[in-house]
Amino acid sequence: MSVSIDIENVVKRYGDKTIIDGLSLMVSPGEFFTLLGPSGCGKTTLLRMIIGFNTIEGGEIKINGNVINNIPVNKRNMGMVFQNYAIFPHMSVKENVAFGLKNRGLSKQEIEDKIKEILDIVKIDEYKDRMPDKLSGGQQQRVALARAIVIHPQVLLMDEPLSNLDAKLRVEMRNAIKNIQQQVGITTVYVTHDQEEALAVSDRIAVMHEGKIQQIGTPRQVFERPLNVFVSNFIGVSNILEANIETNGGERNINFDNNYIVKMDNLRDDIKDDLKVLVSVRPHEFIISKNEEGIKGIIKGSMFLGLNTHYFVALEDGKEIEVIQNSDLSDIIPNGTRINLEVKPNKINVFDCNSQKTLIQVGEKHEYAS
Ligand SMILES: Nc1ncnc2c1ncn2[C@@H]1O[C@H](COP(=O)(O)OP(=O)(O)OP(=O)(O)O)[C@@H](O)[C@H]1O
Repeated sequence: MSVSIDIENVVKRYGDKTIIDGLSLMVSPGEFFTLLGPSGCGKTTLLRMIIGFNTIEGGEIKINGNVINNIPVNKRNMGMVFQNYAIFPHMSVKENVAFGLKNRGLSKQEIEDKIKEILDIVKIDEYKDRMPDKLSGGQQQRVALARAIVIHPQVLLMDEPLSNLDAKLRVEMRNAIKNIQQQVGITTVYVTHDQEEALAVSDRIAVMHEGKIQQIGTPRQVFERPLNVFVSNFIGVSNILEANIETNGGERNINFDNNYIVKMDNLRDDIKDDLKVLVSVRPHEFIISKNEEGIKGIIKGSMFLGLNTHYFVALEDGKEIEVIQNSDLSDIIPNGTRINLEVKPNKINVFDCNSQKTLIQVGEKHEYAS
C-alpha cells in the first residue's frame, strides 16, 4: 500500500544559519513529486530530512499521519538513489541488489525470486553477473534503482539521479524511471535542478528558491500559470516585458507601449487602474502580425532549427527578446526587418511589478506553499 508524506512547517538550521524556515507540503500516496530549484535552494537538505540523514529543528514530517522525526534512518523503510550511483564496486549486479535483502530472514529462493523480479523491472537482467566497472552510467543507475526498490520501501527518494549521464541517456533513463515508478506505485520524492526533467517525470512539482516553496502544481500548471516571476523565469524561457494595466468602461486592458493594447478577461478583480506590471510571454506565444498591430521590433538575428525558427528581436526600448515561429509559416524573415508582435491574451502571464506575484485569476488547484 502506498503512503502519504506530510511535511508540516519544517525548519532546518546548520549552526546559526537557517536554510529552511517553516516549509510545508503534502505528497499523496503513489505520487511522483519533484523538488525543483536552482543549486543551493535546499532541495537536498529537505530530502535528507525526509530519509533521516538530517536532523529536523522544527515542525513535523509524517508518513500516513504518523510523525517520524525521531525514527532512525534504518527504521524508516525508505529507499534512496544518489547522483553518484553509490553501488558497491566489488560486487556483481546481482550481489549489489541482494545486499539490501540480507538480514531480512528470507530464504535463498525468496531472495532469488525478488532479485529476478526487480532486475526484470529495471531491464538489467542480462547483466546480472557483471561487475559495475563493466556497466555504462545508465546501467549502473538502473542497479542503484533496483537496489533501492527491491526492499519494497514505503518511499523512494532520488537526488539528481541523472546528472552524471550524457544527454541522450538522461532522456532514456527519465522515461525508464517514470515507467518503473508507475509500475511499482511507490510514493516518490525526486530532486532535480533540471526543469525539463521535472516536467517530464512528475505528477506534481514544488518549485523552490532560497529554502522557500514558490509554487506547487502539475507540470502544466507551473509552466502555463507560474504564480510569480521567479517560477516564470525558472521554468522554460520567458520574455519579461513592462506594461500598464488600464481599465476602460469595465474592460481591463494591458497597454504595452501606447501602441498596442490587449483586452484581458482573466485578471484578478481587485486590481487597481494604472498599475505597472510585468508581462511574461513565452517565445512561441508571439504572433508576428500581418498588420500594423502589435509591439514594435526589429529582427536582429535568426536561427533555423527545423520545425521552428528562433528570432532575436530588439524592441523600441532596446530590450532584446526571443520569438519562436513554426518554420512552415513563412520564409525566414531577414535581419533588419521591422515587425509587429501580437500576444495571445489567454497565454500571457501578468505580474505585479512590486510583489512579482501573478495578477491572473488562477483556479483553486494552484497552490502556494510556504
Ligand atoms: N552540512 C551542511 N552544513 C552547512 N551548510 C550546509 C550543509 N549542507 C548544505 N548546506 C547549505 O544549505 C544550503 C542548501 O543546500 P542544498 O544542498 O540543500 O541545496 P540544493 O538545492 O540541493 O543544491 P544542489 O543542487 O547544489 O545540491 C546551501 O546554502 C548549502 O551551502
